[in-house]
Amino acid sequence: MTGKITEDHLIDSIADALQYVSYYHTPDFIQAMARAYETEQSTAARNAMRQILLNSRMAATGHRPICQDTGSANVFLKVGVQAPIDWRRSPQELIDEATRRAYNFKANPLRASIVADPLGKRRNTQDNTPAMIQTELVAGDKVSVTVSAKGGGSENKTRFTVLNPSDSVADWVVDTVSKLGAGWCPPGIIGLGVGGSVDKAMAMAKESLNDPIDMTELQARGPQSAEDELRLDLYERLNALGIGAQGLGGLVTVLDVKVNSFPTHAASLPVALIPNCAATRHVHFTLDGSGPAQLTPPDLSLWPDLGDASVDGRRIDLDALDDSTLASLSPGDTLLLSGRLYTGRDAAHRRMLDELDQGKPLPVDLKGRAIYYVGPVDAVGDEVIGPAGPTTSTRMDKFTGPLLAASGLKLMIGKAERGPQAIEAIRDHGAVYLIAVGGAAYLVSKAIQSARPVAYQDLGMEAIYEIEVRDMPVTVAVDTKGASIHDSGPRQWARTR
Ligand SMILES: O=C(O)C[C@H](O)C(=O)O
Repeated sequence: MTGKITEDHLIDSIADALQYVSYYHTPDFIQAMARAYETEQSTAARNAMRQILLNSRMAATGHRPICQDTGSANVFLKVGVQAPIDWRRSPQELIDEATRRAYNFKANPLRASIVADPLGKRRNTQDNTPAMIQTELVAGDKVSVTVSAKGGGSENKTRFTVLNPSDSVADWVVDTVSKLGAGWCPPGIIGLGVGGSVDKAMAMAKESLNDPIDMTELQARGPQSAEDELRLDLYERLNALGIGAQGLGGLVTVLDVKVNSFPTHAASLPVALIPNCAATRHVHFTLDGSGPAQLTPPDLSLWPDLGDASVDGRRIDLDALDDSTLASLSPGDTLLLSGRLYTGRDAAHRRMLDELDQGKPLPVDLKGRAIYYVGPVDAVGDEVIGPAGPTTSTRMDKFTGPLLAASGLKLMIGKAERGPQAIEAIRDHGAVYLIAVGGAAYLVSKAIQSARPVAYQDLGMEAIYEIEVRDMPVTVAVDTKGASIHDSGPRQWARTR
């Protein structure tokens, strides 16, 4: 005999779930990534996947976030019409309380990434509220909950179209993914919502990302529906694009393709596409009145044994960068950086450029230095800094030319490709663009020896920090001549099926 499903059952369970997903990948994801690592033949992509797997295990044992982007809190609530719920407040209020508690949890604070007033001041709400909620009334007497933490980089690569009914969904998806770039941190999962109304297609795509990765099983049993056929076709065709881990070029770009569909208007074929990144994080539980959910940690034997976290590469002294060293770097080279650099991402770039326009000096001297596009998680205990992986550099492209010209900056570190405008500026200024592995944030943070905020502290995680690194692993992505690994890598690995 179970009792009421109380407000505390929901709040405690969701708060626990948000903490849980911040450091545990799902077992199916770990296994699929391990299989992809075994399959991959591109050395650069394999190295990136090795770091993702090492980072995943470190996060699981250290109970610290897999990725510095601890995401927006996404909650999918299916409330049984006969469920004995005993709630006075709205689901939004209850789930926001859980989110606040999880993101401010002292032993493992998560990064607050949500900004209010998106068209105006974009003020950080400090506790990652509000959560994004999909609520549905369903048959039954239980409350079924899926909690996911969705990173901004993969969410930004969402695409939508309404095709003609006679058009090919598969062709549109292949064409779209071929132009997405690497900001969604492949290898990951492509979620599709097909049919319904335009809003329903998007909701279905989002929800499909919570389904288990089961491509190997589907391949073994064969297709039983049009959705299965689409999944199998797209899995082959998307991997044949050669994008590879982090866009470096390789055999594995997607671990799975998920498809949800719904009846639609005879005139329409809406298709929503949402990627999920290397920090795929979600967990499911059911409330029946017997108490809060009990979440089981994944077994540590799920992770492959990859030895220690060391990475081989050429050592570069950031305190003695000169033009001949920069000119000797080529796309694909693995480097281990040591020395002093500065952090700065979207909001800091915007402010620096606004201040330059107003004739003000830059807040830090970037001459001959490196900037790292990152918004770290706060440190706990004896940590110097929390998980601190790269953010998508493409968003900094429009600032790059003016910043290089005004500051004498020489190195930029981020993730994903640069656009033509930024590559031209990099070449013109004899600078170099490097990438760290998106989704390996806890591992990357271990290379940081000291960190102190030096400017724009009001921007929170977007403030400028001065950091000292030792043997920080990065890959050369754009060299002083403007050659880019994100062009050459996928071109080399693209294949006709
Ligand atoms: O916000 C971040 O730290 C990263 C973001 O999710 C991105 O992938 O660009």
